[in-house]
Amino acid sequence: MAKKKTKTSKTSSSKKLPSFKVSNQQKIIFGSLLMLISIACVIAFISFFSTWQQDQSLLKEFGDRQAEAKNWLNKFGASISHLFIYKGFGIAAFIFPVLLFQTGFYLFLNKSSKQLINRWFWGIIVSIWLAIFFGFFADDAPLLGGVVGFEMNDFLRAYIGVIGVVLLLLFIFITYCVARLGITPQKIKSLFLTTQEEFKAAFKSNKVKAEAETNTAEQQEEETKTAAINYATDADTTSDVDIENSFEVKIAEEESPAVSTKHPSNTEEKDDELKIEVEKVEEEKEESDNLSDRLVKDFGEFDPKLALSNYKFPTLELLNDYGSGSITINQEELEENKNRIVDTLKNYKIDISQIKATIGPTVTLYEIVPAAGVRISKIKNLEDDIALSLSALGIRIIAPIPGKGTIGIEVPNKKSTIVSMRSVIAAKKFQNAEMELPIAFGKTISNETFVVDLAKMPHLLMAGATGQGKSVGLNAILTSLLYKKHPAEVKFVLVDPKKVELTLFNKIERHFLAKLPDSEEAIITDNTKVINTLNSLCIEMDNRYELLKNAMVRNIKEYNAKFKARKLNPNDGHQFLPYIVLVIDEFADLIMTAGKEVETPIARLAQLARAIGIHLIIATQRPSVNVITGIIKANFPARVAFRVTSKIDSRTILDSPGADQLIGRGDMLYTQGNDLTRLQCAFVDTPEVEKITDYIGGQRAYPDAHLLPEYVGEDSGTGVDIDISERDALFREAAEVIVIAQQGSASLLQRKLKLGYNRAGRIIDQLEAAGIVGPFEGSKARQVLVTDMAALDQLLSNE
Ligand SMILES: Nc1ncnc2c1ncn2[C@@H]1O[C@H](COP(=O)(O)OP(=O)(O)OP(=O)(O)O)[C@@H](O)[C@H]1O
Repeated sequence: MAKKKTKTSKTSSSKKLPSFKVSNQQKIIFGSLLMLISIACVIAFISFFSTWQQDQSLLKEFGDRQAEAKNWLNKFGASISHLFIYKGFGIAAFIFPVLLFQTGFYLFLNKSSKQLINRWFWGIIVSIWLAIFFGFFADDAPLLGGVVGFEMNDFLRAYIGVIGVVLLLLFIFITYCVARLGITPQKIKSLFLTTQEEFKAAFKSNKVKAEAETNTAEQQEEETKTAAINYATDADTTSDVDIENSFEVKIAEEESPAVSTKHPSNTEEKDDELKIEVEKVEEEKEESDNLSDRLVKDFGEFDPKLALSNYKFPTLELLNDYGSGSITINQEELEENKNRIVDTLKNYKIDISQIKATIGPTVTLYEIVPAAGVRISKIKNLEDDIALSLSALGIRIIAPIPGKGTIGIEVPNKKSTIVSMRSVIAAKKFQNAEMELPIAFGKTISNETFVVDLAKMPHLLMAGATGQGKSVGLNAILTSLLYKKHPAEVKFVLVDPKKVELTLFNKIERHFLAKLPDSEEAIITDNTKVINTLNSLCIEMDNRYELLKNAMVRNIKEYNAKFKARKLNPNDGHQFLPYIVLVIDEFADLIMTAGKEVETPIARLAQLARAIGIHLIIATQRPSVNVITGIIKANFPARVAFRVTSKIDSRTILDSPGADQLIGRGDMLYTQGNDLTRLQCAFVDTPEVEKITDYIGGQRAYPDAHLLPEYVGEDSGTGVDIDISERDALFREAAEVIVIAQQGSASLLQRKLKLGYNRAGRIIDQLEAAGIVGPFEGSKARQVLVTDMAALDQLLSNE
């Protein structure tokens, strides 16, 4: 029904509106008329209160022209006031001229009628409410509630009693406050005050009430009203435009301060604005919310370990405890050595003012303070003599000890103590190490656990003669990382040409190892495959640099932190990057067989890979200059030397002598570019490594080893039909070498043409395809099918 009504009213208004819209002036005129009628009503109503008794008798003589009423608007005023106030709603009748005025005003300004309907609805509700309310006082003041008020009040009282009527009025009042004024509990206090004011205003006068009402509605109306009153008073047609203009100006003025008015709860329109404003604030908040922050709030930080969240780190019980770990001090030996040092120096007229001993696991350091005037170089030159008098191997003289002002003489203990891996792993220093890739190497001469960060080294070069502890050292490094790092955080690329040293790590392939996509074995034992792996690592390096560039970070640590904070979108190729540690056990062998082809990618990786988390550990037996070339040395500031056989080797690896005087079995020197630190490497035996790898290997793993990018290498094809255009640039030269030497071997080409293993092998395949050499015959060199140079020329020109 209601819908229908509104529909019909809408259609009728839409039918009428065009006629109004024919001329905007008509609307203004009609609007003005309504406003003037409302003003007339207010005037009549006001005067009614003082004249109603005198005019009452005249009401029936409306048609009598002679009869004169006291009302300011005469008989019309008296009649209309009597109808609205006395017979109608009493004092609440003032609301009707106010509503009429507003209607006229809306027409005048051609404003939307939506709010007007709302105003009329609530206006009528308020009138009824007031009429019923004042109905209580009908006996004393019948004009307050009017006949309608009295009758409604009386009717309700007959059914629900006085209390019921009061409660009903209270309910309507609350409904009005909540639905119309949008009052929240917080606003109740101020709302009561405002309502009181409204009532006061209503009692005061018709005009004041109207103003109060418009005040609560909107400032604009208030201004308009004043202007309209002026307009009506002046009755000047020319001022029409001025008023219009002044309205417009005022509207513009009103709109901006409306946002900042401090009485938003007073009016419906301000209420609406307030609500909208609140919504806007929320929207803004949402917009300012960072997507990554929201993701982190919803899902938490990205956890790279989630895929293997139940992974258990290896326990200390898997490692053996070699002895108590504490060093037994042999007082006799100490005294003896001290006396010998003092005597030897005395023989060379060197006086000592003080001597102090620090006992380490394998060596004891005697620190001497020479008497004034003794030249340090004199003591240094006596190294061999002191060694002779102590009849001990591996004496090292440090003159002076950096930062101490003393001279150190390191003398090996007669009975050395094994530094167990267990003791260094259990050490607080290692357990609490806040490092990216912590490595517990062993113990220093003062029996302190020595922990370094591989990520800071950033690459490590290891050298030592055979049987001096390199493999144990590598195992100690890998064990340290296994004890500290989750499979998601670090991956190993293991190269083991000796084929036996690192095989145990095969068991943790799907946890910790990385390999090429097409390779079966994760541990590389074939030198030819190393080149592909190194080149693949170079591609990985380039890819990672690209990712870092896109993420606008400088290193892997910042990148992973950003990724964990969900600031990088995986859809853009971003992913959590594990550290990659490349371990090459016998580098000399690799250089011998592959030459430049491995040196170049190794040098590239060593130069650039530090920032993107690829770290190299290279071990070699032969630290000769053709193995550890200048370019490699320059990029490996961190070096470890086990015992080497000559001073030259020591200089090659450490740039200083000392490694030749070590005593072997894990006795080592470590440098990271400046000082040398003598360490006893932690000992971890093969069965221990086996236990650890079994422990890790027995746990749930990733489906496959970490896959490195594919490298489409220039693999030597074994097919016989190789295209002539694909032949190597050195093909002809190689053919000549082979024919002259009458020996079809790749190593001959490597030597004569200074080629890498791969390229030489490839040329041999091409020579086979060309019919110059015969097929592969195992360990024997291939048969050369062309007897001399003339035959070779003929063969090649016929192609
Ligand atoms: N830190 C150590 N503490 C005690 N003994 C050690 C230590 N390191 C090595 N050794 C002893 O030295 C032996 C040889 O060590 P390792 O196999 O590591 O030598 P290597 O340098 O790798 O030799 P190669 O180059 O021939 O493989 C070990 O079997 C062990 O007995």
